[in-house]
Amino acid sequence: MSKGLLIVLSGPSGVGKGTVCNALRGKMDNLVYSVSATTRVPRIGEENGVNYFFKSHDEFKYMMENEQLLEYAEYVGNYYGTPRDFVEETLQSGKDIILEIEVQGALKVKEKFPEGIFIFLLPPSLDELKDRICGRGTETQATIDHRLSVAVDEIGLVGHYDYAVVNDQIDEACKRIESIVIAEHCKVRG
Ligand SMILES: Nc1ncnc2c1ncn2[C@@H]1O[C@H](COP(=O)(O)OP(=O)(O)OP(=O)(O)O)[C@@H](O)[C@H]1O
Ligand SMILES: Nc1nc2c(ncn2[C@@H]2O[C@H](COP(=O)(O)O)[C@@H](O)[C@H]2O)c(=O)[nH]1
Repeated sequence: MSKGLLIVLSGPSGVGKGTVCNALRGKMDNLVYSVSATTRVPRIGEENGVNYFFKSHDEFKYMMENEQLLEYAEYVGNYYGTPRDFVEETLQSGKDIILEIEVQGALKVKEKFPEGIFIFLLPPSLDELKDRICGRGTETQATIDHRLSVAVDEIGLVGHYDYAVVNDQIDEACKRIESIVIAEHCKVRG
């Protein structure tokens, strides 16, 4: 059996990564979602083990020091990381896995898995990005300002990715990502 594809979806906060991932889950049978660990406090409605594995700083440090994370990054005051074993087991099982992670982490994954598929989700405009992150209603004004201030630098790293997809309409963005994955499965690899 051939290994699955490792797909990384990045983009600035509020661009719609989570929304697009949720929509893809209903459309792509062979796609598994990687649940990250984080020190961030849960938002209302978020469930441990579903949205994230919510960890204390000590628990997260233990995972870091014991090489349980494929990558990790500090982003706007919290730590986020990808549990390694789940990714490797999923790929071995022949299923594709999608990591919804920010850019520092994505670049670390690229060093370890250059064969991965790196997709950057772009907003139609910076004003629309601001409207989306504010409209979600989950962050304080200070956190929104901090996340928007790093968004411009994050977007500047789009050249490190294999594909850029504009999230103008959720269905259209999903179709483009599905098409990328289908094409990557058809690719003749050396
Ligand atoms: N194509 C779209 N058009 C309009 N609104 C959208 C679109 N995609 C996502 N949204 C909305 O934008 C907001 C942010 O989306 P989402 O939480 O998925 O972003 P994110 O990139 O996962 O953010 P973060 O990195 O902060 O977790 C949500 O309220 C969502 O409903
Ligand atoms: N490097 C990593 N980044 C991650 C991971 N899981 C999520 N993220 C990214 O963090 C920001 C903030 O997320 P939020 O849930 O607090 O809005 C966002 O860009 C996520 O994609 C991870 O395991 N590693």
